[in-house]
Amino acid sequence: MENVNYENHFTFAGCDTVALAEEFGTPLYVVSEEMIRERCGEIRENFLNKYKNVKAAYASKAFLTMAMCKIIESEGLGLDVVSGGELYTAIKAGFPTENIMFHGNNKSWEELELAVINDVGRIIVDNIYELDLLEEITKQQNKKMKILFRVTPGIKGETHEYIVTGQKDSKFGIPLEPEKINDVVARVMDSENIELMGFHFHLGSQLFENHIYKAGIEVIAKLMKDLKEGLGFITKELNAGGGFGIRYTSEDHPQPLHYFTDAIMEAVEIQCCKHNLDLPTIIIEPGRWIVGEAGVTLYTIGSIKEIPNIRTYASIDGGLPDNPRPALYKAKYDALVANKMNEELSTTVTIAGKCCESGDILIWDLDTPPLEAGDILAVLSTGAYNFSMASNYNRLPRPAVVLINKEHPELIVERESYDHLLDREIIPSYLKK
Ligand SMILES: Cc1ncc(COP(=O)(O)O)c(C=O)c1O
Ligand SMILES: N[C@@H](CCCC[NH3+])C(=O)O
Repeated sequence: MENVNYENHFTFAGCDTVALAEEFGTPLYVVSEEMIRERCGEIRENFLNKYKNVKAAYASKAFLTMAMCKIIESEGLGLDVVSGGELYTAIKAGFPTENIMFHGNNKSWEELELAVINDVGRIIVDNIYELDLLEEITKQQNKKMKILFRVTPGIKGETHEYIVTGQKDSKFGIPLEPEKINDVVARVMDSENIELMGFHFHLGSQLFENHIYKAGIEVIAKLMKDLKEGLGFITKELNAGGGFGIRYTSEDHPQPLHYFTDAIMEAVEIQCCKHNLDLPTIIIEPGRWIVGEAGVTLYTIGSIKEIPNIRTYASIDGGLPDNPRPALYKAKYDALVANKMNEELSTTVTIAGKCCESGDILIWDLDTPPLEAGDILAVLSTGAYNFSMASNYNRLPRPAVVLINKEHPELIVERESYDHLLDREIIPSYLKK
C-alpha cells in the first residue's frame, strides 16, 4: 500500500508520521509544501496559462502563516485576506501588497487604514458603511484605492447552511436591487479617491457543482450590461470567489479545478457576447482547495472506554479546540492509525476529543485495528480551517505546525506553552495580596 513504510507506519509527504509525532509531540498539524505547490501548479496550468486576462488569489483564511505567504508569493498567486490580522501577517511576511485583496463584511477604520497605508491592491467593499469609511481614509491619506463591490447574486450553493454566502438572505455583500446598486456605482464613479474596477461574488464553501458559478456569472453579466447602458460604467474585473470542494471522506467526490474554471470562463464568454460586453479580467480565490488535502493532524490515543453493545470511545489528546469543524458543521473526517498500517480494521470506535463537551467528537464510527493507549491517529484533510480556526478552549495550548518540504520537516509554528496562555493576563494589584 502507498504511504506505508517498512515499519508499517503511515507516511505523509515522504515522512514517517509516527516519527514526526515522537519528534514534535502531538497534537501536531503537518502540512505538505509539495502538495500545496502542486495545487498552485494546477491553477497555473489549467487557468492562469490557459486563459488570457485571469488572476488567482489564495484565500488565506483557510490556513495562514508567514511561511504560507512565502509559498503563495513564490507560486505567483495573490492573497485574499479578511481581517487586519491576516493583512498584518502578509505584510510582515513581505507579501507584495499590490497582490492582496482585502475582504470582510465589517472592516474597521483601523483595518481599512492599514490597507490604505500599505497600498493593498484591491479592497472588496462589502457595504455602504465601509464605502463611507474608505472615502474618508483615502482622502486623509491622499491615496487612490482600487476596489471591487461584493454583491449578493441571490444564488444558494449546496453545502452546510453556515458556509453558504451567495443567497439573498446573507450578511455579505450589496443586494442586487437596481436602485441600490446604481446609486452606489454612480457615487464611486464621481469619487476622486476610489476607483471601482468591478464586482465580486462568493457563493459558499466546499461546493461540488459548477452550474451555480455559471448562474452567478449570468447575474453579474446582466448587472454589467445594465450599468454600461445606464451609467456608462465599464466593468474591468469580475471575481467569482472560491469554494471548490475537496475530499474529506469517501462520501466526497471532488472535481478537478478545470471543472469549475472552464465553466466560469465559458459562462463569461457566452454572457459577455450575449450582452455585447468586453471580457473583464476574471479572478478566482480558492482557499480550501489549495491547502485542505495538504494537511493531516496527528494525535495520540489515550483512554479507551468500551460500553458493551453500545460503542467504544477512543479519546485523543486534542479535539474541538484544534478542529472545531465537526462540532460546527457536522463535518466528517477520515483517519488512520499511523503505527498499525498493516493491521486489519477489525473494530469500530468513535474518536472523542478531550474537551469538556459531549459534542467534542471528531469522528463517529471509524474502522480501526484494535486500539491501545499510545497509538498515533492521523486525521486526513485537515489543512484548511483547522489551524486557522483553532482556539484555546479548556485552556488547551494550540498545536505546533510542521511544514514538510522534500521529506524534510520544519517547524513553522511553535506549540503553545502554558505560559503563552497567560501572556496577555494582568492580575489587578488589589487582587494580588
Ligand atoms: C470572499 C471569500 N473568498 C474566498 C473564500 C474561500 O473559500 P474556500 O476556502 O471554500 O475556497 C471564502 C470563504 O468561503 C470567502 O468568503
Ligand atoms: N470555516 C468554514 C469555511 C468558511 C469559508 C469562509 N467564508 C469551514 O471550515 O468549512
